[in-house]
Amino acid sequence: MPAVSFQAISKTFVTPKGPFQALNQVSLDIEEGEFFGLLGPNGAGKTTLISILAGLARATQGRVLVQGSDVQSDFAEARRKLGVVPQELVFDPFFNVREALRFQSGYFGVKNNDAWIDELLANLGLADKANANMRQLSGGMKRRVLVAQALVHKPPIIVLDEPTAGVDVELRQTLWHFVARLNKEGHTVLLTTHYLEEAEALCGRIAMLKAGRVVALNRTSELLKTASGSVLQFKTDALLPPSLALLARVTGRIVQLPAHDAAEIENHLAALRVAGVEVQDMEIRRPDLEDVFLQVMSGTSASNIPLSEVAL
Ligand SMILES: Nc1ncnc2c1ncn2[C@@H]1O[C@H](COP(=O)(O)OP(=O)(O)OP(=O)(O)O)[C@@H](O)[C@H]1O
Repeated sequence: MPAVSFQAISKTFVTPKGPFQALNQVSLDIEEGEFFGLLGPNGAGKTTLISILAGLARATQGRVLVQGSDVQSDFAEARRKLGVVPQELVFDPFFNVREALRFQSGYFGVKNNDAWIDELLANLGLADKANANMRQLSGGMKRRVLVAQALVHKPPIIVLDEPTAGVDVELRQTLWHFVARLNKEGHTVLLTTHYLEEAEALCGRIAMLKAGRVVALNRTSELLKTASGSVLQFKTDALLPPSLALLARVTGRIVQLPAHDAAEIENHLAALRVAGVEVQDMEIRRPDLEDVFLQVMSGTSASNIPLSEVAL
């Protein structure tokens, strides 16, 4: 039985401008013990899908099963199996950290949970904040508490909706270390993130959503194989000639140019030379998940066809 089964999920919002379809026939199964990534650009429908999974929104069509429990008709049972770390910081300002965790634990009917609460605090770098009031915590510390709250009832399935958006490197490392350990111990993890290098490093399998549809679904290693060609990467302070600027991914001084083959790399280099662009730290590398993502989103990836569920 899959840990999570999304079965033909569609969601239409009623807006002042008329109906808007945020999800269109999304079907995918996440198996027990997987570390699964849900990727997509802003507005693709990731949070909507997770809200439906968590019982916070209703699907217009289709159903979601959590270890066989329907999130609508068997809400309490399905919810107990999930630990959801929401994107937004929501918390009760009157509790201290330990009280907030005890309260959440009680909500799920788990009593005498202090040993696990202490372990959570220690693993999330919150041990010295146990008695701090929630109001006194920085944004990053509050996010750590949200993670601890989601895990306090030891759910078999952990759902992380952009948990590292805007958080510092230390928390990211602490969080990934801990979540990876929980995954090794058997917890299923569903992660949405815009940090594709995190998804590439952590997720065994990935689904990509675009405008409410699943447009790629495969093992991460298979997705990486679908990216064609190589990437010419270098640093420069100069402006690129227009022919290259159209193709390039530019992050600060770093320029990345996709190339199908060696001849195209030669063409890129010639265009740079003719334009008098001085480059540093040049390398030719294999495409990474970000390249695959961009190819999938632009409809030029081989991973789009055929779209098939890959067995574990
Ligand atoms: N309550 C709502 N009413 C109307 N439209 C909504 C509502 N909630 C979400 N949407 C729309 O549904 C689409 C999907 O939104 P969603 O938040 O699921 O995207 P996302 O993939 O999580 O994006 P992001 O990466 O920005 O978090 C968006 O176009 C959004 O504007």
